Amino acid sequence: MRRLERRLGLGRRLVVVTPSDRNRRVTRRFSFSAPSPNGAEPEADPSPQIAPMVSIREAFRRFWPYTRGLRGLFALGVLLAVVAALCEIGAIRLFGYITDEVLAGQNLGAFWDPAFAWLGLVVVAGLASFTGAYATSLGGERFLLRLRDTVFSHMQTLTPDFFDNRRLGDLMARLTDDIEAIEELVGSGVVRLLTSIASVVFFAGAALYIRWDLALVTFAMIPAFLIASKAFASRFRNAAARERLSSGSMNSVIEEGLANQSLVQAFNRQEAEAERLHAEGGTWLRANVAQARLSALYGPVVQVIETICLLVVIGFGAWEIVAGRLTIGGLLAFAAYLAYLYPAVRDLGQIALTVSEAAAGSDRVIEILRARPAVTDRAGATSPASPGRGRIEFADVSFTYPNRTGPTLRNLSFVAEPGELVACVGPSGVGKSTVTKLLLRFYDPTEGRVLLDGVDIRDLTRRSLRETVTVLQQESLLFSGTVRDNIAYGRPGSSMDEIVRAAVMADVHGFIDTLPRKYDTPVGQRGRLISGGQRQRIAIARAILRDAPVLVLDEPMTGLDASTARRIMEPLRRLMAGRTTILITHDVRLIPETARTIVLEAAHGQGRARIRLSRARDATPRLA
Ligand SMILES: Nc1ncnc2c1ncn2[C@@H]1O[C@H](COP(=O)(O)OP(=O)(O)OP(=O)(O)O)[C@@H](O)[C@H]1O
Repeated sequence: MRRLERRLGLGRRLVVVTPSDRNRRVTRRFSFSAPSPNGAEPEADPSPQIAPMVSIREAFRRFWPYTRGLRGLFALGVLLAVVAALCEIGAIRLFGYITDEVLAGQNLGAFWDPAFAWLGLVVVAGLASFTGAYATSLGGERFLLRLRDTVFSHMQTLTPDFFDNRRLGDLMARLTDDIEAIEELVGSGVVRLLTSIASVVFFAGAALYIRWDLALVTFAMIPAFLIASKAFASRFRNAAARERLSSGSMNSVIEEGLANQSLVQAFNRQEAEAERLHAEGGTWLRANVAQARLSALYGPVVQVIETICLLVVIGFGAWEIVAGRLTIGGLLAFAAYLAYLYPAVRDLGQIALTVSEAAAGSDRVIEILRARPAVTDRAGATSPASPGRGRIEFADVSFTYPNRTGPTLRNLSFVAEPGELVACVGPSGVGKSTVTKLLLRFYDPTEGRVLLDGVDIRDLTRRSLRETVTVLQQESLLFSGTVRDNIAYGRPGSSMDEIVRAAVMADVHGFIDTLPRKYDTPVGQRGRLISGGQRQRIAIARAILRDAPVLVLDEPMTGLDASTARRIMEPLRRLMAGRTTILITHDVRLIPETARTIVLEAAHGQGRARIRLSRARDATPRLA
């Protein structure tokens, strides 16, 4: 809304510069999602919905505790804003004095003292204003940092189903713009509210002091401001909620389009992507224009009320001057107080609109904070002191995804003994990767149990469970740091020797040696600056360094040509040695002879996508 205010010239006269005056910063990060081939919304994407509304009081109660430790800064902001307002009052008083005594009285000798005093007051007001704005900004920024950290940390605890059902761009909008909007509610918003109230009280008091009867006439108009802002506030909240939603959708399209540029260009979908953005941009435009219309209307309505007040004051004041009951200096000083009083009153009304916008943002952040992970640690869940031997057992496991009607896995039973290699094969979509998700406890089985070293994994903490299992995914995911950072991700705090040893075992050290900055060479976003095979070998080095007793290889050769795949086999064998390994693949040629194979079968019986899983059975081992 500030953006709109600036565009529409609806400036406000606050003594304190709030952090909301800065440009909103939106961080764009990479995506793991791909645009749908037909340019429409990807099928898996749920249609975005406006977050459930919470009352402003509840939003405030929820976020106010985050200001702990920062309230001193906000209080200082208010205090100094009040000091600045008092200096303004003193300066206006001196202005009235100079008008009557120096200008009307034609007495130059009376000029210097009030002139220096005026200058002094302006300097003090400037210092107070600067320090107050700085304190408020500092408090606001720290609040933002704290809240963003909290929301992001909470998101890290949520299970993949939360992210599967949301769009990355929208989540990023919540972590950036929406959190800033909340800051305007409980941080700088409170400072602004208190400052405006103090300004109203002081300037109204000063006006009363000069002419109480004239002041009362002007105060009679104040409720008109408040009624106008109340009438606008609820409409503004709805418009703001729509704007937040469409801003999230637009972010998603930009983020997906840019993150998948090579796919977009390879499929000649540039125009389709541009149209998709245009369509989302159009929705955003309409939501923004609705907000702008309300803001634009609010300005003139308030202007009319203000003008009526001023005309009443000038008319009444002129009459009083003619009658000799008021001096020109007195009238000018009175009008000057009004020039400060009305913007402060207007600002109180404007705060109602800002709060409405902030409330729309807080709805969306509260929705995230209320989300609970699909699986949590049981009370009394244990963390074994040392990693076990890695015996995995699926005991009569059935599983249905929360948003699906039919089961994906049915009565799956198999055992992987410590150090054993078990290959899990089956057609696409049969549920092979789902086995991994259950093993990592991203989901709990609908029926049956998954056991690690004889213990139901629900009795282990998720942290200890996941420390026991390393997953090497279809597409090796790297972060945008250096080669060293990406390998050390497997075990933070590893020494350089350990990193190099892992790289040697993963057969990637030779390649790293050819890089311009060796282990300190950046790999680019998602490792795009290096090849698929190199990425995969770095991921293997990462897994070697992690040294967990259980290893899951989920289609480790996908997307690699035959020679690259062959090159990876040896490091993979080294990685698998001595670890319980579940090798998920649909390519039976990759399965080593020593492996025991379980075959997942899909049965398309009655109904759509009814998948039946056969009991694990040994299949003929094939050569790698
Ligand atoms: N998060 C999810 N929510 C709902 N259904 C899902 C989810 N993830 C996977 N599925 C469905 O569960 C089924 C099994 O998926 P899974 O990814 O385990 O198959 P897969 O055998 O590994 O397939 P592929 O070999 O193609 O990778 C599929 O029908 C898939 O559409």
